Parts: sequence; structure tokens; C-alpha cells
Amino acid sequence: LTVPPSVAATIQSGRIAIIPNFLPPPEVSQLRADARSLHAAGFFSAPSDYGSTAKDKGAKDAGSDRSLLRLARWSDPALADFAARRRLGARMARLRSGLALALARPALDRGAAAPDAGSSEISYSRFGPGAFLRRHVDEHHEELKLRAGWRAPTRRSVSWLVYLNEGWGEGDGGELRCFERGAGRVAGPVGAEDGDLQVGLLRAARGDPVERPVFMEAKAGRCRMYMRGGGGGREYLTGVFDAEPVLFLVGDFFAQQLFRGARPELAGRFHYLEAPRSPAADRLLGLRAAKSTTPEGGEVAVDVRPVGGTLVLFDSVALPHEVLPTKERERWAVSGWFHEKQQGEHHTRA
Ligand SMILES: O=C(O)CCC(=O)C(=O)O
Ligand SMILES: [Fe+2]
Repeated sequence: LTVPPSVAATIQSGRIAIIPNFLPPPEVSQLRADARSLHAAGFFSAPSDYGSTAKDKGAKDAGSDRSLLRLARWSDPALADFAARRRLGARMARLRSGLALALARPALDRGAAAPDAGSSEISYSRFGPGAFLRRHVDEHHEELKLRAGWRAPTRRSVSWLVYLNEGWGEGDGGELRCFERGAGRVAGPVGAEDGDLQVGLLRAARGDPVERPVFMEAKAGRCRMYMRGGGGGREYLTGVFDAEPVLFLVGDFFAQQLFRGARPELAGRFHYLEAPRSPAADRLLGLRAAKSTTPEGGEVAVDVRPVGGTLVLFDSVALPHEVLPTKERERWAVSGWFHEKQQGEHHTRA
């Protein structure tokens, strides 16, 4: 499946690519019926694995009526309409190959846990009336996930969703709200550089009117942030620091202190993609009760209605997003993540 350059460019700049009518209506209906019958049969479960760190769990909604069909069930030929699921899997595998080429991420999904399913992770999701999903990013730098972060052989690279709803109207709620970076050009692809994941960005400034992704090297818990330099090398922005506790102090202000030793003049431009969160910090910021949020400095909210057949794609590391509360209706989707190999062992924590 050929991925248009404009779609690739959108993903690489940290924005959401929206492709209406990706799935023909008959396939949308088949998958929706399949999801409904699997849900009715009790095969869906609460997304307990959601967010890989304890810190994340505090930031998620505990009580909302959201459930998933896991991969083992998805891949079970004995259950419901397996033919429809397999057809979608084949389509997603073709999309994955197209994306690997268009995004120059050749390792995309190689060695996937479930090659037959077409995507490393794939599941149905159901939001009951009133359900929502709090602001988050789908993948974090390994150091932000502590030891577990380095153990996984692969990581999320591209997030995808195909909505399965029939005639979703403006009043139905449940929009996917994405927090894109608003102003201007991004200097180079977001997400990762040479295996190092992005943790933040430098905002555009008068003398340098582009946003610059900031990546983090980490070796045995010793970290250093950098951006792409002029000659293609790394331009270090901080000295070496210990991941703990520094990365777990909330907010840009603390991160900006790290720039003092290297590039103090750039400190004020630094912004976390998604500031590390903790239940305590959320309480402090009054976020615990918030079902939806407004854009932070320099962000623009883009709302996507979950209309049947629409495909959305975005970089799993770079784009914060949330799902607004649904009103009366159930909200159905099939979603997943194409993975990439995680970087080599020399980066492993001691
Ligand atoms: O259902 C959606 O639109 C988004 C879901 C999501 O963000 C997630 O599962 O990580
Ligand atoms: Fe997400």
C-alpha cells in the first residue's frame, strides 16, 4: 500500500494524519458486528495494562467504561467473524510496509509478536456512554519507564486507529483530541533519532523560527539531551545527569535547569512533550478530575470525529492526545501500534 508523501510528512512532523473512507462501509459493518458480538460474549476486558509505568496509571481514568479485546482473542480463529479480522490484518500489514518505506523506518514491525495480525498490537476498543481517556502519549522514553523500559525488545512507533461507528454526529462527543505543535516548521523528523527517543522540543524563537525536537541519550541511567546539529551530528543541550530523580520532577522548569551547564541560552525554549506525571503532581495541578484538557503553550487542539471507516495515524512518541467523553452512544474502534526494534544493549541500565 503506497503511503502518500503528504501523509508521511504529517506523521514525521508530529501531527495526526486523517484518512477518511480508508475502510469500505461493508467491512466497517462486519467489524462492528464482530466487535459487538465478542463484547456481548464477555470477551472484552478493562485496559489494565494501560500505560507502562505506575506514574502513568495515575494519569489515566480508573473509572471510565472502556474495554478492549486482547490479541489472543483477536487471533482466535474459533471466535465470531475471524475472516473479517484477518482481512483487516492483511490490510494493516500492507499499510505497515507502506509506512516503513514512506517514513524511512525500515525496522517497522519486524519481529512483531503477532505477524499474522498485521500489527504488533491490535485490538477492538469500546467506550461506553460517558467514557473518556485522559491526555497521554502512547510511548515514552525507556528511562521514563524505569527498568521495564529497557527489557522490551520492541517499542511503539506508529499509532493507528480505524473507527467503526455508523454516522457519528457532532453531538455524540467522543472526539479524539490531538495536541499538535502549532507554530511553523519542525526541524527534522520527530519521535526518535538513531534509536534515542524524543523527550521534548525547543520552541521556535525569533532568531531560530523552527521547533527543534530534543532527544535523550541514556546509558546505564546516565542521560544527556541533544538536538540535531548543523552537520548532522548531535548538539548537546545538557550535561550528563542521572535519570532518577531528575526526569521525574514535574514540569519544564526543572528540565530547564539541566541546560545550565551546556546551553543556558536555550533553556527557556525547552518544553517536555508530555511532562512526567505522578498522582501527587496531578492532584497538585488539579488534573485528577479533568475529563478533558485545553492546549498547553504553543499547542493547537485538533479534534477528530470517530466516523466509521476513518483511519488516523500518528507518531507514538510525539503526539499527546485524549478522548473526550462520549455522550449517549457506544464508541467502537479497532486500534493498534506498529512497533520498531528498541535500541541496542549498550544502552541498557546497569
Ligand atoms: O480511541 C481513540 O480515539 C484513542 C485511543 C487511545 O488514545 C489509546 O488507546 O491510546
Ligand atoms: Fe493513545
